[in-house]
Amino acid sequence: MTERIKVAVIGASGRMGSQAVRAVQDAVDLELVGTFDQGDDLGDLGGAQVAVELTVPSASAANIAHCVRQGVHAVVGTTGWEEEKLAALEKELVQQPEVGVLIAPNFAIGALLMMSFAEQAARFYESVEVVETHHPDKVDAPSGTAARTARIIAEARREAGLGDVPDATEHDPDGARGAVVDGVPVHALRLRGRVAHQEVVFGGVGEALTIRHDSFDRISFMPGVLTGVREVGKHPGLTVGLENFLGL
Ligand SMILES: NC(=O)C1=CN([C@@H]2O[C@H](COP(=O)(O)OP(=O)(O)OC[C@H]3O[C@@H](n4cnc5c(N)ncnc54)[C@H](OP(=O)(O)O)[C@@H]3O)[C@@H](O)[C@H]2O)C=CC1
Ligand SMILES: O=C(O)C1=N[C@H](C(=O)O)C[C@H](O)C1
Repeated sequence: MTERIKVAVIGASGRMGSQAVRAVQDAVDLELVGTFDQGDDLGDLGGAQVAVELTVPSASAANIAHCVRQGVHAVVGTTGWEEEKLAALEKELVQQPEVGVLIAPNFAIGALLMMSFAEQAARFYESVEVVETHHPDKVDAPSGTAARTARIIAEARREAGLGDVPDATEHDPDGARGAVVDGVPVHALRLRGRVAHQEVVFGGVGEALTIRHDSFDRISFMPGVLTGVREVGKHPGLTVGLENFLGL
C-alpha cells in the first residue's frame, strides 16, 4: 500500500477548517497530523507534507510563508491574495523550488465551471455584472470568487477588443452601482441563511444570459480541497486556481 499523505489544517476550528478536518480524516489516502488555530505555533506543522490553510486574509500570507520555509506544500482557500502578496510568495518559493502552493479562490467544481463559462461568454456581450451572495459573517467583500470572475471577464473583453461596459450613471451619491473590479461592476449581498452564491449576468441587444452557481453547504468545497491536497506536491511553484489541476 502507498504511504498516506500527511496533512495539517490551519484554521481548523473555523467553518471551512472544521469541514476540512473531517474530510481529511475520512479520506483513506490521507493522514491528519496537525490542527492549528489562532495563537498556535505552527512549528513543523506536525510533520505534515501538505498544509490546508483556511483562515483570514490578514493571517494567510504569513502562514503560507512559514509553510514554504518549512518545505511544506500548501493548499490555500483563504481570500485576499492580492498581486503584491502573490509576488512576495513567488519570491519565497524561489528559495524552495520543490514546494508547491495552490491558491484556490473557490474549491467547488460548479464555481470553477461558472468562471469558465463566463470567460467563454464574455466576448459576446456588451454588458456584464457580477452579483455574489454570502453569509453575513464573511469578513471580506467582494468575495475572492467574484473578484477573480470579474478579472477573467475583463481579460476576455480586452482580448476581444470590447470597450467599457456601458453605464450612463452620472449621479450615484449612495454607491448604488456597487464596486467596479477591473471595469466590471460587482455587487455583494450578505444574507443570513445563505452560504456562497454567484450570478454572472450578461446583457446584449434584446437578450440576457445568466450563469448561476450555488454552494448550499460547505461540503461542496471538500472534493476540491482533497484534489488540491493530492495534487499540490506534483506541481512545484505557485498555482492560482484549482482549475489548473483539473484540466479545465
Ligand atoms: N476557496 C474556497 O472555496 C473557500 C474559501 N473560503 C475562505 O476561507 C477563509 C475561511 O473561511 P471560514 O472558514 O468561513 O472563516 P472562519 O472565520 O469560520 O474560520 C477562520 C478560522 O481561522 C482562524 N484563524 C484566524 N487567524 C488565524 C491565524 N493567524 N492562524 C490560524 N488560524 C487563524 C479563526 O480563529 P478565531 O475564530 O479564533 O479567530 C477561525 O477558526 C475565508 O477567507 C473564506 O473566504 C471559504 C469557503 C470556501
Ligand atoms: O467566505 C466564504 O464563505 C467563501 N469564500 C470564498 C470567496 O470569497 O470567494 C469562496 C466561497 O465563495 C465561499
